[in-house]
Amino acid sequence: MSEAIATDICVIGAGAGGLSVAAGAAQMGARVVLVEAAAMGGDCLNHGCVPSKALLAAAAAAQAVRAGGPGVAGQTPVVDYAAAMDHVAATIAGIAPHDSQERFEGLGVRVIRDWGRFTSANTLTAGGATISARRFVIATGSRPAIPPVPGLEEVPFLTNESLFGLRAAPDHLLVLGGGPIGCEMAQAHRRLGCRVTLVEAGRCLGRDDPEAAALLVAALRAEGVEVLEGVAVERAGYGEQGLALWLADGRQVTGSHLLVATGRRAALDRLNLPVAGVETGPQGVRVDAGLRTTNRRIFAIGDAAGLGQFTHLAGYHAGLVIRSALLGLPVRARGDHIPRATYTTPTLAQVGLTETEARAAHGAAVTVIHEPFAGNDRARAMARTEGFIKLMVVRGRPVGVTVVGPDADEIIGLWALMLANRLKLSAVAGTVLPYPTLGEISKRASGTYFSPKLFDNPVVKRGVRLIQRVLP
Ligand SMILES: Cc1cc2nc3c(=O)[nH]c(=O)nc-3n(C[C@H](O)[C@H](O)[C@H](O)COP(=O)(O)OP(=O)(O)OC[C@H]3O[C@@H](n4cnc5c(N)ncnc54)[C@H](O)[C@@H]3O)c2cc1C
Ligand SMILES: NC(=O)c1ccc[n+]([C@@H]2O[C@H](COP(=O)([O-])OP(=O)(O)OC[C@H]3O[C@@H](n4cnc5c(N)ncnc54)[C@H](O)[C@@H]3O)[C@@H](O)[C@H]2O)c1
Repeated sequence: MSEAIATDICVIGAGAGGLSVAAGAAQMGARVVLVEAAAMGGDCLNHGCVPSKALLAAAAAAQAVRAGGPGVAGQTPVVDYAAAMDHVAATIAGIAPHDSQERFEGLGVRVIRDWGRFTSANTLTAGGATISARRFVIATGSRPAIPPVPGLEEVPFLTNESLFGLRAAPDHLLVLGGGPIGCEMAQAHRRLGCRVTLVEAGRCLGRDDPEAAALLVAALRAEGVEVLEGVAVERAGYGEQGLALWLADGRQVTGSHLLVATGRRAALDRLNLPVAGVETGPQGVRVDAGLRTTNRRIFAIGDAAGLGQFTHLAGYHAGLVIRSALLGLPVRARGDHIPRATYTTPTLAQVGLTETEARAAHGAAVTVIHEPFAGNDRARAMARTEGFIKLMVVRGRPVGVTVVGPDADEIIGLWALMLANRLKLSAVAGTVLPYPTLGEISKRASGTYFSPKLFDNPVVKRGVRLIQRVLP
């Protein structure tokens, strides 16, 4: 006979979003059941952010040897791909205890290791138990979306779920898709000594500022990645020289391995959502502004909710659900202050609207400030002057910021704070930052916004002359 469990909150999926809900709710006194079929920690820890950033770090070390530095001659690095993958595995292992079943059981969470499946509007089965809960949270994440390219299913392609299990470096990695995964992994593998060809149907990082994305593509090409943009793949299979992609323009590219990184789809198929009255849309579970599904007792968060695919977004959603489900407070999920970064060199980071989006939304009210890293003394000292910051400002408030260049992922943090709190640009202009830092580029861009108002202003000039006459 199946065990019957009654609980306050049942969370399905122990990734970034689900773990945050479970930990928060349990520590605030709720009874929590957490259902996870695969590895604790979800995609970010096991097949996503953590391994990809660890591999990029190893690749950057190899590149530093190759490139030398200011006043230092470069050398050919000796790359041990298996050692780089050992670093990936060790990084995951170092973080894993934080997401482990043991830690969550220690917090008082009942953890069930199985696929969860709804059996009614308020019951779910998993691990032989029937769980009835006052609230459910769907936090089941996403899976690689495999495009319908003829022949693809017949060749042994990699995805983010298998890539980090390689032990030997691919001779020639073909990458299908130039989104964040494709660009990050193309650069990592090139720097680790592989030949890399990236094929993108549209434009690489197509959601990002085109000028910033073009800088990144130019950097990939300069490092030796062959980037083919705007070309569809008609067929995959084996050519005379191994794995092959036949392109719509008649070309054929061949390689030893193929990574498919063409987007991700919400993982909902095992949940039996219709029986729970939960509707889905093209991006994932349909949710309202409070992250409630069409069944008001069931929330959806993170990748499953289709509002964006970022660990920090899943964490933000988790915080909102805790406030709503535990404390009964009204919540409203915002998207305008969620930053994102692609951790290539140069790094590309964005918060709020891009220039194109800002002009479409605000028309002539938008002022765009463009400030290059070449004007930043620290960037000059580091010989890292590639890139820029772009501010989109409406009536004295930033509505979007693009940064491409060194430490863009860190620099965007200040702007995430500004947009989250809807602060005026004068807050940055009035802040003193240490000299010389890359972060000063933010202050300089704010100064550029205000300087015409201050320095090219006849009223200010007349006022200063008048004051100078009367001052003792
Ligand atoms: C290669 C790669 C690199 C990335 N890099 C970054 C980055 O640098 N920064 C960033 O912010 N984001 C990054 N992401 C995205 C990030 O990993 C996701 O946005 C994040 O993991 C989403 O968290 P989640 O909780 O919604 O889902 P997940 O972390 O995917 O967790 C969902 C969990 O639910 C489980 N599950 C699914 N269905 C069921 C079921 N029916 N029953 C039980 N369990 C179930 C799954 O096994 C999984 O463990 C990256 C993604 C990839 C693939
Ligand atoms: N640094 C980060 O924060 C980070 C890193 C990796 C992934 N992620 C998250 O994971 C999501 C998924 O990443 P992704 O890179 O797989 O997806 P993506 O949707 O961002 O990019 C996929 C790319 O593949 C292209 N494409 C689709 N079908 C194609 C085909 N048949 N042939 C050639 N190109 C094709 C698309 O035009 C697109 O540019 C990201 O959108 C992001 O939210 C984040």
